[in-house]
Amino acid sequence: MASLAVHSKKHKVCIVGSGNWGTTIAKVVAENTQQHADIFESEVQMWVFQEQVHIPKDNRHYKSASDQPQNLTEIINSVHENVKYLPDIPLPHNIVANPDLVAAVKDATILVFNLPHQFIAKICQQLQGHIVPHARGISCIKGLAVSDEGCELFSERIGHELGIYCGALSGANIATEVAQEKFSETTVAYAPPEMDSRHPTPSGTPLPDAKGEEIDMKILSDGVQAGKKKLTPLPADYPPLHHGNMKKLFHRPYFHVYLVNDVAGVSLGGALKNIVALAAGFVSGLGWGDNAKAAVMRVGIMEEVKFGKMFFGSSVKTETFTEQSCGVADLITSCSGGRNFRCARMAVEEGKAIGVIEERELNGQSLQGTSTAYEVNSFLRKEGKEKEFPLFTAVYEILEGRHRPEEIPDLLNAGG
Ligand SMILES: NC(=O)C1=CN([C@@H]2O[C@H](COP(=O)(O)OP(=O)(O)OC[C@H]3O[C@@H](n4cnc5c(N)ncnc54)[C@H](O)[C@@H]3O)[C@@H](O)[C@H]2O)C=CC1
Ligand SMILES: O=C(CO)COP(=O)(O)O
Repeated sequence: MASLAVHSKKHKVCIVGSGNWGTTIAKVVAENTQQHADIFESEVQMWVFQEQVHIPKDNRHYKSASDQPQNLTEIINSVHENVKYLPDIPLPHNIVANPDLVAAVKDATILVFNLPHQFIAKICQQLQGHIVPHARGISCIKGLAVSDEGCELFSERIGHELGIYCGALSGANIATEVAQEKFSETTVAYAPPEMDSRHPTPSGTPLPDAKGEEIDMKILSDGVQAGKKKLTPLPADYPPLHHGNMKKLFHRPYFHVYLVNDVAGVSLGGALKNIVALAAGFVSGLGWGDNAKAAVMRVGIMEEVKFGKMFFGSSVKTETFTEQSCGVADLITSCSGGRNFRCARMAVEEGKAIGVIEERELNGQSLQGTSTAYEVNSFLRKEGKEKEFPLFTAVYEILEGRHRPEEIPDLLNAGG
């Protein structure tokens, strides 16, 4: 039985980030906020890290473009295209690019975090005290938050810093393909607090009423979001945020969404495959062919699952890696056409540092695998577990210049 409740308020969505994937997700979400006008406000704010951009001479909107650079936000809002990070993709007109982070998140009840992982700590600092207390988050970030205190998922880090519940979206999603509306799948992990699902779920299972009080996040999400801060219930005048409504925010005919509760598994698949994609690029750059690539992918997925079970406990499910888009499917697409793979391959082919290739090839986009390889290594070293993850360790050693890509078979064999 579907809910008949009428809600006086709608969810307002802000996308925090506007790179290649950030802009693509803004497009997906903005299409859905128009389609589901009973749940979401149509306008989608997209926070943009402001920069001055030259409009490409051949841009269809600017046949007589001046040579003067312009603010990226003004370009996006006037031509409805992110000419720097997602060129040639028309954006829905209900996306509003905003260079002011605090203004962009004002009154937003759903915050979608989508930016390179190295910037998130600063963003969270800037957001503290400026978001509505009952906001909910989704992290599309593929990376891990490693600090002296250990290794956290970005959904956890965001949740702790901002005192909100945050889930994760990750999948086999090369951004440009999604933006071009070529079919793909993704996984959304959202273990909503019971108080957010006050009404019968789409399957008809009634859930408990909101208690109208603050509840410790620790109780609410299977240990994934254990934290000191309290979670503020979603007021009853908003539509509930259960799996059904979360799906309506992201699912498109060309972008199929599967919802699960394993936030850690979904986040780890996205973060750790970037290290594996570097290894795949290294062996590909040597001209070693598909068998070599398949071998590092096989070891890579095993290390992903092992890392999850070892450091994130029993809430991490093996099937998240083997059955969902965020696991093996993302590994396959990333090791075929991802930026980490392509840059690592070119680095080996040309005998150059991967950072040089990144700078030359990506026009301001950012590789996540190199920093993740360093961060994961520093965590593993501290835990005394480097040897138990021979592929992750080999990638780090190669980036450091202590080993050569040719040594990958021996390095994997040394792991037993
Ligand atoms: N591009 C892709 O195909 C996919 C990317 N992802 C993940 O999504 C996340 C975001 O990636 P993309 O949107 O592709 O980013 P990107 O690689 O396009 O990075 C560029 C973005 O970083 C911003 N930036 C630069 N300096 C900054 C600063 N100091 N502070 C804040 N922002 C700054 C730029 O303004 C731009 O928006 C990453 O974790 C990535 O792994 C996930 C799926 C697909
Ligand atoms: O995550 C991705 C595809 O799912 C994109 O990977 P790259 O960052 O290596 O391009």
